[in-house]
Amino acid sequence: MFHKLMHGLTGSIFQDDGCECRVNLNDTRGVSIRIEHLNKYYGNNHVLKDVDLEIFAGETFSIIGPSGTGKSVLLKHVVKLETPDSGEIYIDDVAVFSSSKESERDYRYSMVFQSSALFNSLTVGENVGLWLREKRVCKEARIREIIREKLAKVGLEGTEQLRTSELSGGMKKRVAIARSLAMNPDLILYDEPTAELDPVTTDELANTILKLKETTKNTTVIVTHDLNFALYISDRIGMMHDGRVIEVGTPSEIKASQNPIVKSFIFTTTKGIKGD
Ligand SMILES: Nc1ncnc2c1ncn2[C@@H]1O[C@H](COP(=O)(O)OP(=O)(O)OP(=O)(O)O)[C@@H](O)[C@H]1O
Repeated sequence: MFHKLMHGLTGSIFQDDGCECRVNLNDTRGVSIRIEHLNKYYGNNHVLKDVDLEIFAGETFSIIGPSGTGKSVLLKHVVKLETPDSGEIYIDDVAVFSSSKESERDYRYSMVFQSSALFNSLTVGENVGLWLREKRVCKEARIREIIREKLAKVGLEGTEQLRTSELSGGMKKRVAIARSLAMNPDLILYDEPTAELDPVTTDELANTILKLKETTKNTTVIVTHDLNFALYISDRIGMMHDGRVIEVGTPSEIKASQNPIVKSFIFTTTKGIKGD
């Protein structure tokens, strides 16, 4: 299940024309996501309550909110790791749950886990190239090139031979991002990317993600309770509270929100930095 989630790719987009790669990894696009009336129960716990949300193609969208409000559960629905009790998610207008043909998901998606989920027994380079090698997506020489390119993109040039156990938390996160980038995803999702990172490393990570967006057209969805991080990197932000999306807007709109729950969240998480 982990591998399926880490690099979602349907067989239909493989090509076999003798090129260096069986998939055109250069050809990325942002996908749109439309969530309609999504409900999810765990027993009696009504976790997602009629969630409606639209994420535009190519934008960086953060889902913020206090602990336990359903942010991660919502993200898991987008990558089909959870199934809703009712409602639907459309990606590029194709229904994720009611469409029967897996082949209709002809986009690449990839998720960066909170824990980074790297394999400690492998080197940095092996972790980044794992999916490309496992699926035999490219020839070996091209895979090594991609590993170098992706590590450079996250500021980790020349670290291929390091063991992941030798890395700091921030470096592990970057390797996890490089691994996700290996397939040039159309949709990349981050679950609590700043968890366990100190403020300086968080800042570096934010700049890395921002820089990546300069060169990729993908849609980026981030779940975080780190409001400052969200304000810094997002095109738009959705605030969740008690299983509902209660406010959506640009960082400036969120900061200026008159919704008392949003105001209170901003006040608490930024220790009083509010307004503009
Ligand atoms: N697999 C599961 N089985 C039962 N309950 C679950 C499961 N996954 C999540 N929950 C419950 O759903 C609720 C929302 O959890 P979720 O992880 O989405 O919160 P969150 O907003 O991401 O919070 P945090 O920032 O702490 O991760 C919680 O009450 C949690 O206990």
